[in-house]
Amino acid sequence: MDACCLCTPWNLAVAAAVLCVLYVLSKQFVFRKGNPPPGPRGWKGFMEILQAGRDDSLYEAAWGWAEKYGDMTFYTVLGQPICILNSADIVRRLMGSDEYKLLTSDRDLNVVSEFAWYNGKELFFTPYNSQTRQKRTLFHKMMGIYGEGVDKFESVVGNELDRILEEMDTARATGQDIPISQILSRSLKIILYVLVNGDIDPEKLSLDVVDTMDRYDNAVNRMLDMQTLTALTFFPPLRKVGKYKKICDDVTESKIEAEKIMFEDLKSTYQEGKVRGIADAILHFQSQPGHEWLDDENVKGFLTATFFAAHMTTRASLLNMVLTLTHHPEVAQRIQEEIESVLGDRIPRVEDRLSMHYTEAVILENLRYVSQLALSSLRSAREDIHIDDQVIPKGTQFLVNQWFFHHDPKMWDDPWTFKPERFLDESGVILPANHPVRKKILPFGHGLRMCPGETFARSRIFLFMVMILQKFDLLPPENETLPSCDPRENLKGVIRQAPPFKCRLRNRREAESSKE
Ligand code: HEM
Repeated sequence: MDACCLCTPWNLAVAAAVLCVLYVLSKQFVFRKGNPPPGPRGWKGFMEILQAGRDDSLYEAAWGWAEKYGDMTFYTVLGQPICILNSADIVRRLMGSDEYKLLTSDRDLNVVSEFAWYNGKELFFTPYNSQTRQKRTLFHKMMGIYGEGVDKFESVVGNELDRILEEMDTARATGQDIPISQILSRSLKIILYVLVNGDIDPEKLSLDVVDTMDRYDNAVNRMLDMQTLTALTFFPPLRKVGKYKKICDDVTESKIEAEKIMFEDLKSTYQEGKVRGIADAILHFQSQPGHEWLDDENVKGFLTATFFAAHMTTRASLLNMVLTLTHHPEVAQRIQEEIESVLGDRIPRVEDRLSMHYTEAVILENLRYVSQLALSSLRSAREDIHIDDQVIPKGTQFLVNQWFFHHDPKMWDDPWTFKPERFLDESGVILPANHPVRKKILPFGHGLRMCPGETFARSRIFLFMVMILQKFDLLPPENETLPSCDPRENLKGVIRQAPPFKCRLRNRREAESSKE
């Protein structure tokens, strides 16, 4: 037979497909030198990994692997090594100890950074180099100047909190179930927007702005989902097909709108020497010596990624907290007793956290219980890492399995029960940060890339929660069922969220005076 007869387009396509499959399989089953940590291997392991990639069930599979393999689960996806860290101790050792921390503090550029954040110009998917260190310093400076503790910012936030309390009271007076998750989520975005923009009257903030940021954050959250991330990274042609194309288009389109609000409008009205909010503060640094690298894309990436990191995570904490307190009025009542004894009718301040131990314990327990960043961090190994008698190869992606170690029944009594008392000593005082129980949770990560927004997030959650409970009792809705507050029921995504819910509010002062 003529050899050319074999070269039909059909035969060539089949040959290409076979080569692709062989390539993929060789990548999957390639023999790794050294002794990597244990994990799913061989054909059975491959099927488990495939299954875990479907339906966003990686965190469930990771739970089973943690029970089977211990502190670390190592596997590969199409040649990409992944190491899941299943205990707080191993995270502390690999990300916090002098021996390893520099080897585990990079993040690789990925498709999300490419689409949403200007190819690594944000502060997330970047190597731990001098620019990243400068960005973290800038972040702390800006939060120090415009974040907690600054009267002007606090008074704008105070106005916004007053505004939503009024909005909630008006909604309460109608006698209807109120869409509390929607109200709080909007308000949180307004506060973050004020932080970026400066002195803006929240009343004047149009719904469009909030919706635009919501669309952008949701689109990025969908793209960050592990299964989507893997598909878009390893099979770039998928970016042009079906649901993956939609995900990519949503990010691209919503980014254009978001950057107008977060950057262009501000840059066009920026005046040197007049700083309205953190956007202006960072624009100011553009002209400072040593910041020549801080081009407009760096500023945009920095602002949009920070807004995303701040908004989706804090929203998850806040909404799950309100949902949990609606299910557990006995916990809400103890917070209210603390409010009565420490604050009375006075407006809460950030520093009141120091004397409200039970309330602080509720915030910590909520962070443990919800663990919205079930599998977080996405650091990569800078070099081969030798740990005990095992080798984690260079380029391995690390996932921190807080979902497991925050709920591991070997570490916690009744892990799926909400018990703030875990974080209190016998006299009701909050356990110190270096107490062994506190060291079992790492909701904000650990080491050189740990979350720089922890103080800001915890203080916002505190203020929201205290102001709401000072004024209202939270009651279940009457016309629909309150969703479960069990975090296993939360919506999936890289940052897991409570489903939308409604509740009823009872004005505490009115309820008291009607009793008298
Ligand atoms: C309850 C709320 C929050 C939680 C649970 C949370 C959690 C986390 C976690 C787990 C990481 C990865 C840390 C690591 O790899 O070790 C992270 C990174 C980050 N977070 Fe947060 N975060 C929250 C709120 C915030 C807020 C309010 C901001 C900003 C105001 C923020 C900004 C960031 C940034 C910029 C990073 C990347 C830091 C870097 O890579 O150097 N986060 N966060």
